[in-house]
Amino acid sequence: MQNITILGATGSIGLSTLEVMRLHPQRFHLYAVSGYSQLDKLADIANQYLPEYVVVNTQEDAQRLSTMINSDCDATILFGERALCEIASAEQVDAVMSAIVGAAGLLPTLAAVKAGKKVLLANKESLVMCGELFIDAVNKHGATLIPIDSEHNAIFQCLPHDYEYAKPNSSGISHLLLTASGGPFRELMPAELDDVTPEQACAHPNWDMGRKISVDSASMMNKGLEFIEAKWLFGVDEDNIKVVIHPQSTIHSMVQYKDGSVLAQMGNPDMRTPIAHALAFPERIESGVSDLNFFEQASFSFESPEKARFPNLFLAMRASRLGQAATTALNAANEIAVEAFLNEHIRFTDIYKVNLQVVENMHTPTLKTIDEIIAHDKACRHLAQSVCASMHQGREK
Ligand SMILES: NC(=O)C1=CN([C@@H]2O[C@H](COP(=O)(O)OP(=O)(O)OC[C@H]3O[C@@H](n4cnc5c(N)ncnc54)[C@H](OP(=O)(O)O)[C@@H]3O)[C@@H](O)[C@H]2O)C=CC1
Ligand SMILES: CC(=O)[C@@H](O)[C@H](O)COP(=O)(O)O
Ligand SMILES: [Mn+2]
Repeated sequence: MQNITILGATGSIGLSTLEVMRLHPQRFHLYAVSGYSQLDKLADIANQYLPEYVVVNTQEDAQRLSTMINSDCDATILFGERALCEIASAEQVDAVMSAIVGAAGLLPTLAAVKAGKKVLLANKESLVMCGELFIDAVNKHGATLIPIDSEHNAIFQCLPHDYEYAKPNSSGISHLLLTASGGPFRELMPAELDDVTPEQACAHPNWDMGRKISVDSASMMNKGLEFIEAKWLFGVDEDNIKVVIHPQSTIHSMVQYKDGSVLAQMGNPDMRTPIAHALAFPERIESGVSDLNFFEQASFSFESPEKARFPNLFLAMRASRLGQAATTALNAANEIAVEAFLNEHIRFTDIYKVNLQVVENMHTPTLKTIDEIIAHDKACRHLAQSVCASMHQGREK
């Protein structure tokens, strides 16, 4: 029996994880969960799965939640970031699903890493914010890192079993091929993007996801973040990663070898597949996802991403080459800009303008510690907020 902590249990990845776990009650026990704003959902999870610990944001939330939990659930309710770190690192925990969205997931995920846990990483922002320190901590503390992001999980499945971190060439690898759907706006002209709404941006053609990552997919910043994520997860250079648009999202990513072979991982677009793979690794278990039907699959098509349509992707690739301060800045700016877009304070096309301005102004410092990363993240958010505020004021006039 594996004891599992789910950070971000009320979100899209968290709920899919619970669905997979429910299929295997003899294998997985829910030790602890966290939520943030959706207390009703969190109470339902606690009442159904009876975890030992539930973590919320504030003391008031903890009090409210305690009134919503049934008497047969005797979970201890905790609150705040320190409690998130505790449920991620507790001795009883075997594996941690890191599924909080954004920078808020960094410290709890690092706590799991430092406790040497099996870490199932959905929170890609952690690696964008502090890739080198994160991977150093994984190696130093003997943690096991398994990617949940569908592309990275696919690449993980296509790499040789004895793949040595940062040695793609000695494994005969030519490059990694990250597939991208192109999102809901793939066929729009750049000029048509000015007036798209948050609802349109969140309507992903293939995947059902949280709102922040959905907007990132629409702007292709998601692929930019994934480019940086791949660099750190697999220890490859930027030159060894290519992005290919594959609108059907059936091939989740590929590894191209020097001998001309290409290994791909395919399946219906449903996150329960990578989640089941990671939970049971190296075994294979039922995920609840239906078989891919090749006779109903209309086609597999591929396109090259255009810079004019998807400038965020190319900005992320540039930030990756600039180094840690640039990718921390990009992530911070993007989180602020996406939130401002979702609140209808800025336009969809402004997201790139905010990101560019923050990266250009904030890419120089050398960041050697987590405290320095967090201070830089904060300064970049401050700048992004003031850029968004002046854009908002400009729109109001
Ligand atoms: N959804 C997907 O298919 C995929 C997601 N990912 C990555 O996984 C992560 C989660 O994505 P997704 O599940 O879609 O996102 P959701 O928005 O659906 O869920 C986010 C989770 O984080 C919690 N949360 C939000 N803000 C905070 C905060 N400040 N502190 C603590 N907890 C917080 C939410 O709680 P509450 O809901 O209670 O407010 C919720 O449980 C992201 O990093 C995303 O990039 C990667 C690949 C695929
Ligand atoms: C399911 C998943 O992993 C998402 O990150 C997905 O990749 C989004 O799709 P695109 O970013 O390719 O549109
Ligand atoms: Mn992905």
